[in-house]
Amino acid sequence: MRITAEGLSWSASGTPVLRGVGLDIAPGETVGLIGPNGSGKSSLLRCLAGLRVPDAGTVRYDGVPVADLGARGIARRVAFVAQDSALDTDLSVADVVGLGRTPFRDRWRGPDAHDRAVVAAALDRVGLTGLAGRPWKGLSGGERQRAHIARAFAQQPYGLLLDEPTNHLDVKHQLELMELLAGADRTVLVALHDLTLAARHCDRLLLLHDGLPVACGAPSDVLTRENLARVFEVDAELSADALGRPAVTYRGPLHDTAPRSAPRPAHRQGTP
Ligand SMILES: Nc1ncnc2c1ncn2[C@@H]1O[C@H](COP(=O)(O)OP(=O)(O)OP(=O)(O)O)[C@@H](O)[C@H]1O
Repeated sequence: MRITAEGLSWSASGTPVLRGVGLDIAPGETVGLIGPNGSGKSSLLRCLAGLRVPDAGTVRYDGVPVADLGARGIARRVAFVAQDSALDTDLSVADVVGLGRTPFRDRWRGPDAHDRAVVAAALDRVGLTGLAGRPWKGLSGGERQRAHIARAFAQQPYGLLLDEPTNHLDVKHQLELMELLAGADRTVLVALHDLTLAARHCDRLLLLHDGLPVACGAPSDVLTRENLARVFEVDAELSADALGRPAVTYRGPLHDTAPRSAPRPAHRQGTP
């Protein structure tokens, strides 16, 4: 499924957060969404997932405006995994993952054999089969995160929108998750703070700065020393890993020497 956005703008309490974002994610592509804190990554993902109504612009799934799909129609196409999604429930892990089947069920019908098989497969994908019957409340942060990802897979979506899904995960589970996403044959946009992880597993990177995409392309084209200095305000060195993908080594933060009261440069509108 192709996910596109044109001229996407969204403001919070009158302050512009997204400023005319355009993007085009091809079917099956895995795109890493990167940018500093507050650059608008979560806001963009929520607009793309239909959870926020943009002030201007359009999001389309395979050319169909999201605004025409309704919540159920969106949930049948795209799954969203929030950053630090808080859920307090007495349900079991399998029941929480089973919530991903809701868009496919009549209101009064319980899960059938097919739903249970999909949930079991989703739990297996994230290595949580052994915890299926455990109470949700007893899970660690990383186990909850993996269960939320299983819930997204149980939706059997064509597209996955994930907001820092590697939070709380140990290194092995971070690598497993990124391999799962990259190999999932779904359209994926995933916000990540670990730039080396993003470069290693994503087909392209979209770099957001102050609500605008300032670079989009192959990881080696986006992760340049100049972009890291200008957007992330860090001094970094780029090297190539064994497969030629960029790996970032940080020398330290760049210190802001501009006067705090200096006006900020005007932003351009549009797609990079
Ligand atoms: N509902 C809201 N009300 C007010 N301000 C908001 C709201 N949502 C987002 N913002 C502001 O919009 C800006 C972008 O926030 P957003 O969460 O999209 O950034 P982000 O790139 O995901 O950041 P992080 O890397 O810290 O998660 C921030 O300055 C944030 O404070």
